[in-house]
Amino acid sequence: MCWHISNATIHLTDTPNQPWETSMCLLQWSVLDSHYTAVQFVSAASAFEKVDFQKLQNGSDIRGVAVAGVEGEPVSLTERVAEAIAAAFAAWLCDRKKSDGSRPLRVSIGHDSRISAQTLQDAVSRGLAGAGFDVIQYGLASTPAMFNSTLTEDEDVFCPVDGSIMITASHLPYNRNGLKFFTNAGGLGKADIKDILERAAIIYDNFSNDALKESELAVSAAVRKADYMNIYTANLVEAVRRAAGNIEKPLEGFHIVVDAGNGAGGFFMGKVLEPLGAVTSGSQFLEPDGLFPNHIPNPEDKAAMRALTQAVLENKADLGIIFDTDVDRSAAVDSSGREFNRNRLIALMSAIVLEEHPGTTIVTDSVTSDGLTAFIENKLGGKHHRFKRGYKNVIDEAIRLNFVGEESHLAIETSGHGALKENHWLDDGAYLMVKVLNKLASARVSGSGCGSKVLTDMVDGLEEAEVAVELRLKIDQNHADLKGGSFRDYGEAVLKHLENMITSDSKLNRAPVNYEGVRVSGHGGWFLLRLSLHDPVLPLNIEAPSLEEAVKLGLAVLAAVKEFAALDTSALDKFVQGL
Ligand SMILES: O=P(O)(O)OC[C@H]1O[C@H](O)[C@H](O)[C@@H](O)[C@@H]1O
Repeated sequence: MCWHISNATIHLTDTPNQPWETSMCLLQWSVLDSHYTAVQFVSAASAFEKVDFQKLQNGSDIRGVAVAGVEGEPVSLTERVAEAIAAAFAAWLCDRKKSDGSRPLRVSIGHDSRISAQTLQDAVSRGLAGAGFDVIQYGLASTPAMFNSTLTEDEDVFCPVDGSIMITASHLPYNRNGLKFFTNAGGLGKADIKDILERAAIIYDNFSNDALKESELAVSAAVRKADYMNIYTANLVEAVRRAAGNIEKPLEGFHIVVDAGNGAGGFFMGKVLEPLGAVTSGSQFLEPDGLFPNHIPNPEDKAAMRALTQAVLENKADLGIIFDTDVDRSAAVDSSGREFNRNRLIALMSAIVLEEHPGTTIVTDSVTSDGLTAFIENKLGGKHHRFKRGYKNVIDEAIRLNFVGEESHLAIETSGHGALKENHWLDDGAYLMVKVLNKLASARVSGSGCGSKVLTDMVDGLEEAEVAVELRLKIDQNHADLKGGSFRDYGEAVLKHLENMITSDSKLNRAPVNYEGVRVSGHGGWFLLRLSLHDPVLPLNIEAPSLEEAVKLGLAVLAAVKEFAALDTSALDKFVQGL
């Protein structure tokens, strides 16, 4: 918090010859000391509006509303809130990392194209600088690049940094923003975020105008700028060249279009594809624009995929590549307009990874299809471990499997998030596409194929359902039926009831192994009803060989959930009525 931070600053100024290590210890002591003081005086009136920090937690991220103007969505991620959270991250980091004595701890900051990015970057910088940290601003960057900056050894760009913050709300609407945190051990988990938000609440409650002024002064001395994206993209280029046998331009002759959806992913065209020799004409929406005027940058979004497909077909390109706003999700389209997203992207990545690591386990999220399991296990000879939704969940599960002796090299979600063991389990949409490019380039070098047909052939044999839908059933948190309880408890009660009902239907079978929600097979297909990771919503996925059979599955769910008055089943009602 700022006033403890100013304590630390005084220590530093008073003791000019003191090594940084000692100073950082003082800072740490000061943080702890002030923590207790703050707890004692927590009832002291804050100079700023009251904020419920825990509400900003979104799984392993922080998310909030950063731009005013949308009805019913008041701003929750203000500058002061962001500054307090950054100061809290500094305190959290101090508890885990000690400076080597030669310099203060340092944290890199990057952001996506959102219109609130600059303001939040300034606020986060103040929070870190006020805590005595060095702040390295990378400007427009991708989330995976930020994690990478904790691993890179290059003093020219002040790396490795001790921690990293990405300012992004991924694919959410323009008025939102958020923060993701990394150390060299990876992205922070839920418990760490909770801890940081608890610290931030105390810091915020004790902000004073004088202390805020001091952190403003500290910023100019602490901030440095670096072009880290150059280093990160050079590594991607190098990876493709290496895979193709050290050829300078392994993509020469390939026509590849990029759709960045006006997010941060435009770099992929100029800094990755072009140095590798690809023709990139027809690439679109590369200019960062935080209002996302063309489509939401999200490979799960149908309009976004349509826009990319159209660009590929119009330009007669070999391949199309799309990213989400902060480039941790991606998808592709082949020259015939066939999409590589969702199950098909996982099938393609599994085929690539299983060629390199025969028999390995592929960890996926819970909404993957039965056809994908059959493809991975029967055609590719791998093992499919269908786990929970959430990129952090699948990555952590893959890491756990390796730890207990089960080899796994790929953790991937239908959302387009994916991480490879060979890439430090970094959740990186750009690296997924590099693996795809490697395949294109090496197939041509070896004479085993040209163009994107080599990719299309790799997913040959993947059985795909005629009908695949996701319906999101909202829980009204203010409904009397919740009886004052949480939407999670209510959702769990719905799931329990569904589970009981299913056992009495001879045409339906519960999945023998399932880690999330209720997954049932029947009528030639399957459904999964589960709680959303973050929202008061029960997402329902149904896949079936025909609409008729999908409706039968939908009706089974409807029969079980209709008595839950707080659950809005209108999307399901419409679906079963064929509307
Ligand atoms: O549970 P849902 O509401 O479908 O959201 C699930 C999604 O939440 C976030 O966006 C995570 O970053 C994704 O990894 C996850 O797939």
